[in-house]
Amino acid sequence: MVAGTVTADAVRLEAVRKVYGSGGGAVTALDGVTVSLRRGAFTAVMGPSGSGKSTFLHCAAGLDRPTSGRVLLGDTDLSRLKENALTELRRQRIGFVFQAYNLLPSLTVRQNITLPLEFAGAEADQGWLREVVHRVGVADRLDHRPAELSGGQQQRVAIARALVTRPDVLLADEPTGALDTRTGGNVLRLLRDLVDSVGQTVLMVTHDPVAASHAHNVLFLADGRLAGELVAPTPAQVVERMTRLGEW
Ligand SMILES: Nc1ncnc2c1ncn2[C@@H]1O[C@H](COP(=O)(O)OP(=O)(O)OP(=O)(O)O)[C@@H](O)[C@H]1O
Repeated sequence: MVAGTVTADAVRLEAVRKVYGSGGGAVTALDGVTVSLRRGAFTAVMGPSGSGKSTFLHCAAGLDRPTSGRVLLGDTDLSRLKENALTELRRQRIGFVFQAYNLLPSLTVRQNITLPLEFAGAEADQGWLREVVHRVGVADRLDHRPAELSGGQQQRVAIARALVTRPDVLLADEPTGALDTRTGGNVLRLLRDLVDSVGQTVLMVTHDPVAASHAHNVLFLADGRLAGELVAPTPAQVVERMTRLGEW
């Protein structure tokens, strides 16, 4: 590659294998996965229970090191980074959203959102902060505590917190798992809107075909291997693929 060019891929996994344990008890969670996530794409990962979805997300996030193969975040090869550098990279370049919102109850919404900047010792970009709180729809709740918000609003705060550092990729693990259908739908439309309007790259693990249908494409995992992909998925198509994979 020419020096100074930026790859079109936000994240790339190359022949990633992840084996937990050793000897007779070894479990191959990922078995040679090669996949690229384009910048500005919204990708969902689905697959039967135990197919390797969480392991995929953890490897992409640098939370778990592959047994072999490599993971690239933009041009950065995560396998070459020592633990401290990896922690720093996660703080600055990756945003996380989980099923449990993980907000700190004693802090206000504003303080929760800017926490990653505190950790990074960085100043808030006030213009971006305003845009983020406006987009996620919590601008009028900034001085509230999380307990004073609904579940959907708390997840919106968690999304704002994940976006505040302008991460290269936002990784979401069942982000609507704790929400009712309507509220979950709002959160998913918000994620899609962030992708379409500000070009945020999003990778989301989900069990829910409707959730997956908000993504540009769905990757299917089975037994630690890539088992297909759907572009512009409908819930019915996702259900059909999952049925073929033996999940339902
Ligand atoms: N820390 C670990 N130690 C040992 N085995 C593990 C570990 N983490 C995951 N595994 C195994 O690796 C395989 C893939 O697990 P993973 O959690 O990635 O699957 P998943 O698709 O996310 O499953 P689910 O949908 O049930 O959450 C499973 O067989 C699991 O038991």
